[in-house]
Amino acid sequence: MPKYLEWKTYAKYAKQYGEITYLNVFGTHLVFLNSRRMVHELFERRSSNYSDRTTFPMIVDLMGFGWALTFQGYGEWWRRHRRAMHDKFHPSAVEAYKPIQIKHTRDLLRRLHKAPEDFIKHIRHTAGAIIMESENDPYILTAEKALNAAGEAGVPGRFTVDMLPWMKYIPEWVPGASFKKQARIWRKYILDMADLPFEHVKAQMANGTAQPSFTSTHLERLAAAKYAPADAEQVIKNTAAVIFAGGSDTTVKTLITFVLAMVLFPDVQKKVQEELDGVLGGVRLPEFEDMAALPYTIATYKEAMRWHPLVPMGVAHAATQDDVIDGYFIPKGALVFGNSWFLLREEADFGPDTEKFDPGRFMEPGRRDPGQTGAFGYGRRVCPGRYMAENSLFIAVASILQNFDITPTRDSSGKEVMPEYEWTSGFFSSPTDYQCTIKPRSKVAEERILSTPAEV
Ligand code: HEM
Repeated sequence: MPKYLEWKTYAKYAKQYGEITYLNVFGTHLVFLNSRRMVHELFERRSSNYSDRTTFPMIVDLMGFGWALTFQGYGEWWRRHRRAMHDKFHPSAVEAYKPIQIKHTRDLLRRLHKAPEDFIKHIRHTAGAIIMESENDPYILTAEKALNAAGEAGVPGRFTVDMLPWMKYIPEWVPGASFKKQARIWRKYILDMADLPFEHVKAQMANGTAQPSFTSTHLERLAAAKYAPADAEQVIKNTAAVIFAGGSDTTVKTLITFVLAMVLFPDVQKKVQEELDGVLGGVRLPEFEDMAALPYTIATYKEAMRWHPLVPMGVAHAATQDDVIDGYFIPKGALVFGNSWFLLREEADFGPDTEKFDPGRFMEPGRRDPGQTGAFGYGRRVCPGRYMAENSLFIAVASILQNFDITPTRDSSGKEVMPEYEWTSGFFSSPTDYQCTIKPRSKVAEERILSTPAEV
């Protein structure tokens, strides 16, 4: 089983074997769906059978990530978490976040102007601030560590304990059980990620300084309820944490991919800037109301999601019962993956030359939306944060490119140095840290950035 850049191997299998591929790893059945037809049939039409998750001995039992609805089995406990999240993240609910997204994106412009070399840090800060509406960088760092750990541990086959669950009982000191020590270290980040922000909001509520937030509104509602299940507070804490987890690193990594694409594909950058200048007249900063007039800008963030999807192999769904599709038997408990990376490169859906970063492909009729082709996952488990995420991506791309040029760095002789990076392996994939130059496009852009209110 591939442990690095695994989606490349699975794409090769897809080309070799067709719409469905199967691997048996120590008795674990892994099924890869390599066509839109297959994905639709299993994840949408037969969704009641393909919405479960596997047990995750490493991530859940040893590392303690069971609080995240992402890893919960299909059932009432998952449904309660999903409902709590949906309540605040359905398409009309996310309208409420737009002023916050605008406010923190404008702050991002100022940060980029002040210390452009720290662009990754600034993007991370902004995404975290949008989610938390706060400056709580320690929590963002904890979340980052926890998610990196989950990303590493989530690769199918990375840890043998996922294939041989009895191994979780091996004591840490036994030679070959170093995964137990690793899990113990990671467990602390993962539990802190849920506990610390929740305790912080509760403390603020107790001393009357809490801002309205997911946690505070749900806790207030709970306090006022005549009846609530004993574990209702647990659901609020878990859901708040998963929102933080989902929101603090996913958008960040997609934006880091976008910035890289701008360095590598300068013609795209110019086209977005022309569109933005035409609509905004160089006078004001972008607003969400401009979206309808900025199709190429929208196409650019969508292309970032397609060109290198954040979750290249999706998150595996598990089959609840035995099933048969086109004569292929899928056993109960099989882990079923939508082969997103491969599907997002299908020329029938996205036009020619799908290795190239080309938002122009979405300007042609009949092109698929990456968000509905695997970039946000599938069926009943599809990403519940997707509406908010797309808004964050749009406003960041529009605001950054209206005001900055993103170019390669230069060496001492003035020659351009292309960024050095690799794609990270694991459940999440994004470029490793790289360098580029981010400079205001003009004096006017600089004044525009600096003249927006300094306080956010
Ligand atoms: C560009 C940003 C994002 C991308 C590319 C993304 C992608 C994904 C993918 C591929 C899945 C797996 C779906 C499946 O199992 O089929 C997922 C699940 C999930 N995402 Fe996102 N996501 C993003 C942003 C967010 C945000 C902002 C939040 C929270 C505010 C969030 C919260 C979640 C949660 C809670 C799940 C688990 C759903 C479940 O298991 O039922 N995501 N996301």
